[in-house]
Amino acid sequence: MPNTIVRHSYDHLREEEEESSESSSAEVEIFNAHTSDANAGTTDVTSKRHNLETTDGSDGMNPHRSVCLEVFRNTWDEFYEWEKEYCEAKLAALMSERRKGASATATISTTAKKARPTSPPDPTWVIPCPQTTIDLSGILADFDAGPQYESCTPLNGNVYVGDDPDVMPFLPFGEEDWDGYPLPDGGRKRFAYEDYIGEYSELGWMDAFDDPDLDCILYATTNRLAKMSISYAQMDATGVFARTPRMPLLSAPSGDPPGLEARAAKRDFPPFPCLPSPVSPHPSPPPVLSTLRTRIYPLFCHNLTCIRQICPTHPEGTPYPHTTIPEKKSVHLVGNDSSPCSTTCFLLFSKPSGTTLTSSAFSRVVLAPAEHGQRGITGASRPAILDSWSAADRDTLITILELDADARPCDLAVIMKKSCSDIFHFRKRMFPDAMIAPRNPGKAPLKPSRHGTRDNILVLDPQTYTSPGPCYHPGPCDATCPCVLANVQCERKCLCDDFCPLRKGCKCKPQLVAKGNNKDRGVKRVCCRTKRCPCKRAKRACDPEQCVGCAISDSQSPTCCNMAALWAAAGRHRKAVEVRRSAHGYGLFLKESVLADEFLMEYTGEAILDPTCISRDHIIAYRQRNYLFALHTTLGVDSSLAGDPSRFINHGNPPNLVDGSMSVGEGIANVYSHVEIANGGHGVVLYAIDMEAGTELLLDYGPKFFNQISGGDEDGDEEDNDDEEENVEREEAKKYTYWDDDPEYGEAEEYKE
Ligand SMILES: C[S@@+](CC[C@H](N)C(=O)[O-])C[C@H]1O[C@@H](n2cnc3c(N)ncnc32)[C@H](O)[C@@H]1O
Repeated sequence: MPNTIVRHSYDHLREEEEESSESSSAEVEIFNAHTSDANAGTTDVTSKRHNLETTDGSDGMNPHRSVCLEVFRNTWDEFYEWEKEYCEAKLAALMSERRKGASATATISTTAKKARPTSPPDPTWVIPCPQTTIDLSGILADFDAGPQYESCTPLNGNVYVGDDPDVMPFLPFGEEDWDGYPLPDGGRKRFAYEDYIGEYSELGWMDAFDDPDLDCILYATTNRLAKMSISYAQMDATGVFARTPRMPLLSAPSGDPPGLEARAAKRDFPPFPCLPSPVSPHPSPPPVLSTLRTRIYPLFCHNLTCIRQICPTHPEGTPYPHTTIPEKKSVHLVGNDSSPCSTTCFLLFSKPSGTTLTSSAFSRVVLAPAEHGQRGITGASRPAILDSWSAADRDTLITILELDADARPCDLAVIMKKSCSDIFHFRKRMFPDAMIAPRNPGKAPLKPSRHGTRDNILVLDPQTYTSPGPCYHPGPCDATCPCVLANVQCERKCLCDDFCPLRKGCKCKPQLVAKGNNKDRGVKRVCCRTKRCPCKRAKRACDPEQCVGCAISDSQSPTCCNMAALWAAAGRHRKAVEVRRSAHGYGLFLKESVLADEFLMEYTGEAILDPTCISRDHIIAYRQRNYLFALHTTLGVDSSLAGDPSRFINHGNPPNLVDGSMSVGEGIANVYSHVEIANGGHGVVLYAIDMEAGTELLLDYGPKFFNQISGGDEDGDEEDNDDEEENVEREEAKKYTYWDDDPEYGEAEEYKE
C-alpha cells in the first residue's frame, strides 16, 4: 500500500487554482505591449516606418539597408550620449557615498560623436572605437587606493581545472616597466617573455574581440527595426550588421555562432533605455523546488561540496534525494512531542486550557469531524485551506513531503513560512490516513532527545525567552545546546563540551573494532583525533557516506573533528574572518576567538596539474603575489582566479625557529595546514592555534616560497632541491607527529608506523 502512495502523482494538488495564474498572464501581455511602446526610445518609430515604405530600392541596394544604417547610427549616438551621463551619475553616486554627500568632480569627455560609423566602404568596414577620457583628479585627491590584490570568484570547494588551455590569456606588455619589475629586495627583474610565450601555442588576444557596447547597441537597434516590421532575416540580408564582428543576428545554420537574440539572453546589459525590457516579473513562477529536484539537481554532482556539472572526482553513486513512504497517520504526527509551536499551532485548535494534549486527545478534538461541533482542523468553520497559497507554495510543500513524508507540520511551517495547521491539512489530503499502512506494532516508541525536547525549549522560548548572548563554545550551538536549555551563556567550558567532539579530550563513542590485532579487538573508545580512526590513518576526512563508526559519533552532534572540512565546505562551522589591510597588502583576521587545533576553513581554489603550476609561475613572479598552494607533486591549489578568504592569509615564521633566524618584523605562524582527502578529493585544510578575535592569521609558507616568487631558480641544482624537499617533508612529518602523538588526543604512540 505505501508504495502506491509514493508512485502517486500529486499533480492535482499542484494544478489547483490555475485560473488565477491565467488571469495574471493576460495582464502581463498588456503590460508588455505597453512597455514595448515606451521602449521605442527617442527614435521616431512612425517616421522610420514611413521612410521604410518610401524606400523603393531603385538604386539596386537592399531596400532596408539605408533604414538599418540610419537606425544603427542614431542608436549608436544615443548610446554613447547616454553612457556618458550614466557613468557620470554612477561616479557621482559612488563619491557621494564615500564622502558623505560631497559632490563628485569626475568629468567625462568622449569623442564618440565624431567616431560614429559611416557608410560602409566595401570590402571592409571598421567601426572606430570612441575615445572616452575620465578626469578623476577631483576624486583621486582624497581617494585612498587600497593595496594591489587579485580579485577572484568565490568557491566553496576546489574546482578541478587540470591544465590551462594552450591559448595565452594574458601578456603583461602594457604594464611592463622596461627596466623590469621590482623585487621585494629592491632589485629589478625582466619579465621572461620568451619562457612565458613558450608555454602557449596561440595568443588569446588575437581572437575576435566581442565589444560589449556594440552588442548593446545592436540589440537596441534590432529591437527598433523589428518594431518597424523588419525581420531579422531582412536585417541580416542588408549586410549592415553582417560586417560587424558578432553578426549574424540570426544563428548560422549550424547554430554557431549564436544569433544576437540568443547571446543577448545570456548576458546583462547596462540599463540603456532603448533596450527591450525583460519580461518580468513573471506572474506565476514555475514550480521551483520540484524542477530543481527533478531537472536541475540531477545535472550536477550531488556531492555537497561539489557542484560541477560533469564531475570527474565523484563519479561513484552519490546521494540523491529519494521519495519516502509516509508511515505516520495524521494522528501520529503529534508523537511524543505535543507542545504547540506557537499560539496558532494546529495542536491548539481545540485544546481545552490547562490540559495537556495527548495523542488520543488530539485525535478526538483536532481530527474530529465537523459535525461534532468542534473547531477542529477539519471543521466546517475553517476557511478553504490554501486559498492564499500560490502554485509555487503548493509545489514546494509537495516536493518536501515527497522527500520527507513524516516531517512535522510545525517544522515545515518554519520552512514554508505558513501556518502549521494549513500544512497539516495539506498533508492529510496528500496522504489520506486510509492509505497509510499501520505502523510496525513491534517498533519501539520514539525516545525523546537526550538533549531535551521541544517542551524544554518552549519553557524558555515563546514570550519570555531572551537570547543567552554570544556563544563562545567551539562546537555546534543550536536549540538543543544545554546552555540554551539551561538559559545560561555558553562559555569556553560550556556544557556542550561533554558531547562536543571538537574539544580536546574528544569523547568519541566507544565502538566495536572488529579488525586489527588482539589489542584492538572488542569495544574500545576510538578517538577520531588519533590514528586509531581508520579514516585518519588513511589520511582522509571522515565521510558519512563512506566510513563506519567514527564519522558520526553522536547523532545529536554530527561534527566529527575529522570531517570538519566536509562540514565546513557545506557551509557550517567555518570560522568568522575578515579581510583587512595588513603589513603585506591585505591579510585575513579572525572575527571570533578560536581554540588550538580548531578547524578554520579549507583553502580552496583551482586544482591544477603541475605543468600548469609551472606556467602560472611566470605571472606569479611578475605580479609578486602567489596564491598557489602545493597539494602534492601532481596537483596544486591556486586561488588567484577562484578561491575563498583563506587566500589572504599572509606568511608567518615557523614557530620552532630560534629568534635570530626569523625574518625581522614577521609574526609567528598561528595557522597550520593539513592535506586531507575530504569527500573523495584532496583538499588543504587549515587549523588554528589558540587565538583571540582580531588576530591576523599567519601561515608558514615554507622555505621555498619567497625564493620562487622572486623568480629565482628555487633551489639551484637537483641535489639541493632534493635536500630541500626532504627538509620540508621532515617539517611536515613533525606537524603530523604533533597532531597524532599529542598525549591529549590519546595513545597514538602505539600506532606509530
Ligand atoms: C596568498 S597571498 C596573501 C595575500 C596577499 N597579502 C594579498 O593582499 O592578496 C601571498 C602573497 O602575499 C605577500 N606576502 C604574504 N606574506 C608576506 C610576508 N610575510 N612578507 C612579504 N610578502 C608577503 C606575498 O606577495 C605573497 O606572494
